[in-house]
Formats: sequence, structure tokens, C-alpha cells
Amino acid sequence: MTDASIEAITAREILDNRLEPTLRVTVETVAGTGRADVPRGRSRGDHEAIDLRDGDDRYRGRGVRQAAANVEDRIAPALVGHDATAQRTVDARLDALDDPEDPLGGNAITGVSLATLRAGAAATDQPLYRYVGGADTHVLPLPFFDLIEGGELAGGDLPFQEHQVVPVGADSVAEAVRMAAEVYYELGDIVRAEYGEASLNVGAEGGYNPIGVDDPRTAFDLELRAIEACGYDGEFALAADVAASHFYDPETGTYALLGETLSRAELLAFYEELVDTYPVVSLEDPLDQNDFDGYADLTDRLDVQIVGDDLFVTSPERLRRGVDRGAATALLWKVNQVGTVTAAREAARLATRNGYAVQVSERSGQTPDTWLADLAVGLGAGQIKTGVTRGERTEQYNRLLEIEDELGDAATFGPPAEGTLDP
Ligand SMILES: O=C(O)[C@@H](CO)OP(=O)(O)O
Ligand SMILES: [Mg+2]
Repeated sequence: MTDASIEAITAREILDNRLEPTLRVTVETVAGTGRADVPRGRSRGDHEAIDLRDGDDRYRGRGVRQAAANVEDRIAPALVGHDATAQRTVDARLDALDDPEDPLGGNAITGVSLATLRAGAAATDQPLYRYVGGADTHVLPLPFFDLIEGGELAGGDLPFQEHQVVPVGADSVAEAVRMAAEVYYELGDIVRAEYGEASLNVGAEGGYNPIGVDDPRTAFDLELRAIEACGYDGEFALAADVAASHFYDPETGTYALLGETLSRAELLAFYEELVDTYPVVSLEDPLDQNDFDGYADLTDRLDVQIVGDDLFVTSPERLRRGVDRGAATALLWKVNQVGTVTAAREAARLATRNGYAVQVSERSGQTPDTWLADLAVGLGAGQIKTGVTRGERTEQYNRLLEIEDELGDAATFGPPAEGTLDP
């Protein structure tokens, strides 16, 4: 028997990939220590948990340092002595401690919850993915590579946030990463030749930013040309994170796209054409984050995966609303959207029970901490999006490759439900 009792919890402000402050939490137990960095989105959903953060409009001046102080002054005294392997109890305690009048901060809660998970793994001497997934852990996720960026995450003119290539023909993470890397280099040559050197500047997640390209169809054409040039015709599908809330006008209920003002019906017709013309298998956030009815309609009409990110914000309650109406077919899974590991796992379970796929996701603000890769495997999600280049992204791939090696012949690759992403 090891002793996983929590002895101390500390927190400090650190920097993420954008040189912006975020939180690092350490949970010490008698038998082992866990540490976790909290990521942070830029194109966040309105219904996400709210961080305490410097410069945040809603909590200006209170900041990440306040979140760190909350961890040490308010959370630590309440959790010391608790068993770090009793994750649900710890998370319930965190929820109970939170005070809407004087919030602990979503970042404080997520940091403590994740560091506790890590401490539990360390105290029981297991890799994090196995601690989360148990003895049957074996599913490695199929990565979605965001090769061309737009929207809030890049400086260019593309309205969609991510134009992803999905190596559906790969049979391991190692092969998927190698194939995607070849397409990434080839695409780099194409955009440099046609849109100039500056097009090689990358967005928040390492995807290109072709200067002057303002139509998602052009981005898909470029990706398809690179895929073909590499001889991978048919081995890749395409996908997008539209992040449509960012070009939606709630006053008029319309979408500003490609120089036009589109009604919801017109936008749905645009997606139908897109899916008919391109090998698109997955669309994330195609409509405004509050339009459950529109999602239900789109889900009926399109035979591709529809992923809810800002729509669900990893919240079991919002996902329940989606399930009841038949809105979307997949949950984008981001722990810090909802707060605790327990709430996020509850959302993943609810998704799976109702035939929804789960796609584990990074945030645009990240550190090289790799709990994300471990959790993707531990959940058996079968899908991950974690950007392309930049160290905080490639570290996730490095960790997935390491886990794939560790699991050896026991590993399987890609979505557990057959047909989820068939091109
Ligand atoms: O919309 C998204 O899916 C993400 C990450 O790719 O953006 P952010 O982390 O900025 O919310
Ligand atoms: Mg998104």
C-alpha cells in the first residue's frame, strides 16, 4: 500500500507559448508528486469556466497570481490530508469550495484537479494514461492536423479557424505524424511559391497563413494538392474548425462570410456544397454557440461528424441538451472549459453512452506539459487535435509516440466506433 495522502499544494504563475501568464500547480503526496500546467484558449466559448487572469476583461487586475494565491490559501488547507487517488472526492470538494461571489478561478480549479490526477498516478506508480484508463487502455488517437489557420488564431483573411488534414489511411500515430509532416512540408513549398515567403508565418498552432487567401475552399484546394503531390490521394480526409460564433451577428441572426451576409439556411447550403465537393469528414462549431436547433438541422442534413466545441464547452449539462435534440455527433473535450477532471470525464462518458464521438483538444495557449496526450489515450477517445508545429504542440506528439511504443502490440489506432470518420 502506498500513501497517497495530500501533504501540500502549491501554485505559481508561469508563461505559456504566447508569453502570457498561466498557472502551474503542484500536489505533493507522501508517495509521489504531481504537477500540471493550465492551458488557456483565445477563441473561447461564452459558456466556459472563467479564469482569474491578468488583463482579462471580466477579472482585470485580479490575475493569475490571485488564482495561485487562491490555490495556496483557500484550496490547499481544505485538501491537505485527502487521498489524491480519490479524484471524485477531491473534485467535489473543489466545487463545494468555489464561491460565485468570490470565485477561485477556473484556472485554479483545473490546475488543482489535474495536478491531483498526476499525483495519484505518481503515488500509485503508473503512467498517467494507464492510471486514467486502467488495465484495458489501448486506443491511440487519430490526430487532426491544423495545416492552415485563420479566424482568431491567425493574422490572415480566412474566416474558418482551422483547416485540418486527417490521415485516415494511417494505422498508427507514428505513421500519421510522418504522413502529415510530409504534407506539411509540401504545402509549405506550394504556399511559398504561390503566396510568397510570408505565407510560411504560422498561427497559434503552427499552421500556415497563406497571404491573401480568404476562402476556405482555396485552403482545402491547397491541402488537397499537397496531399496528392505526396502520393497520399485517398489516405487523407479534410476537416475544419469553423468557429462560426466569431462571424455570427446575434442582432440580425446572420453570418458574415466571404463578403456576404448569410442566413442560417444559406450557411447550411454552403456546408452541403462544401461536403459534396471536398472529402470533408468533420466540421467543428459550424454554427453559433447557442443555436442548438440549427445544429440539429445540420446534423440531420450532413453525413459527416459535427463537433461541438463552443456549443458544449465540455459541460455535461450542455451536452445533455444537445443529445436531447440530436445536435452534433461529437464532443470536443477540453478540461479547462468545464473545470474539474471529474466533470470533463462525466461529459466524455455521456457522449460515449449516447453514440457521440469524443475529440480531445489542446487550447491555443499551451505549455509543453503533456497531460493532454496521456488523457487522450486514457479516455480511449480515438481522436485528438493538438496543432502542428511549435514545441508545445510537438511535445504532445512526442508523448503519444512514446505511449504507442510502450503499449506495443496492444495498441489500436483511431476512433473506436467504426465508420466515424470514413471519407
Ligand atoms: O477553438 C478551438 O478549438 C481552440 C483550439 O484549437 O481555440 P482556443 O483554445 O483559442 O479556444
Ligand atoms: Mg474550436
